[in-house]
Amino acid sequence: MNAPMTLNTADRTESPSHLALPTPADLRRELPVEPPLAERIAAQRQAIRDILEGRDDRLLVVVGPCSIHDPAAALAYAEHLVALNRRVEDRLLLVMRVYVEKPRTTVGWKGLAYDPHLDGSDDMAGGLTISRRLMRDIAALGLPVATELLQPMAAAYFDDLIAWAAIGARTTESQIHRELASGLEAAVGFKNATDGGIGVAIDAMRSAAHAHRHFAMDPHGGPVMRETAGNPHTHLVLRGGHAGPNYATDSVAASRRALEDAGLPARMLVDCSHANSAKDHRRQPEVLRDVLAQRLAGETGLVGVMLEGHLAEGKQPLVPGGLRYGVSITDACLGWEDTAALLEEAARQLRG
Ligand SMILES: O=C[C@H](O)[C@H](O)COP(=O)(O)O
Ligand SMILES: C=C(OP(=O)(O)O)C(=O)O
Repeated sequence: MNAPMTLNTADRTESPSHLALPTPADLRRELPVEPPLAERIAAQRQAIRDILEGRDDRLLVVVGPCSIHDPAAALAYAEHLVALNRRVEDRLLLVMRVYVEKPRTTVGWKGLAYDPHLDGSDDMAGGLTISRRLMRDIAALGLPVATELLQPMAAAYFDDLIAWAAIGARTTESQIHRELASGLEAAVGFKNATDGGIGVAIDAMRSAAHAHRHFAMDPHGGPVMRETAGNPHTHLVLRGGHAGPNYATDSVAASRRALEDAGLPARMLVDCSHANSAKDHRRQPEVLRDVLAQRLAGETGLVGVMLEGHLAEGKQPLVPGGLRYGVSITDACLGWEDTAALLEEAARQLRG
């Protein structure tokens, strides 16, 4: 790891409960995105938009760990994905989940950006730096990076690296997140609410498509009024809810109707994990196979899927010093071999 950067905190008030962080500009200076990488990310975003807008009939696949806790394991995962991509890229567009912030139902470890040392020390300056470096390394491998944007202030540290963003089930109803999405170049998936309601996600898509003026932070950490253009590249993410899954044909048809009634394009991505698999990673394949069957039967609104996978299957409790390599410390994930076999099977089916 590089030496921590020196922060210019001369004009900032610090106290034990207020520790200065680097500004987005500091971090972008330390870990710049050079023009060739910026062009590559722009092309990745365009490829995703082409799928969303029907110019490319490949399936968008957002796949990777539920959360990143070990950057070395995440890079190893990314390298596997790059190799797999060569075998499936004719039918699938692989995008890696690089989730460095985790929304918690109550409390728990909040992700690499918050607590990179996994010990409750909450070295957020280190967490932001490690997260940005990892996203840059993964993007440099040629893999589009996906993340959930949870803390709007944190987005400015990463948003130049992101090809696809999620607004999660717990924040889709938040105006602040809709404003954030309205200013992004990347396509954004809004998840249905944890209770299964899709109405909030549809409202979110309508709101994010609009121009907004909102309170924000400039790259130097100063408060600004930010004006956004509106993001027309949003879609619904079906992740199931408290009453059960919502990926089956009838739920998809109902979601399609609701989108069309709202005057929105029928674009849906199915999250094969979370409430669609009752958080049992072994059930993700049956969800994916159902989505593929619907696509092959003509449901063009199903533009993509999300899978939670890590190097090894399952999950483990966060016991500092006692972690198994490549195993999730948040939701249970498919292991690499199962994920690769599943995606090869999906590509084969889509080839017809
Ligand atoms: O995706 C991960 C989790 O489902 C989400 O962060 C909520 O986690 P929790 O219910 O364990 O707090
Ligand atoms: C937290 C996540 O999902 P959801 O918002 O659907 O719970 C996730 O995808 O990591």
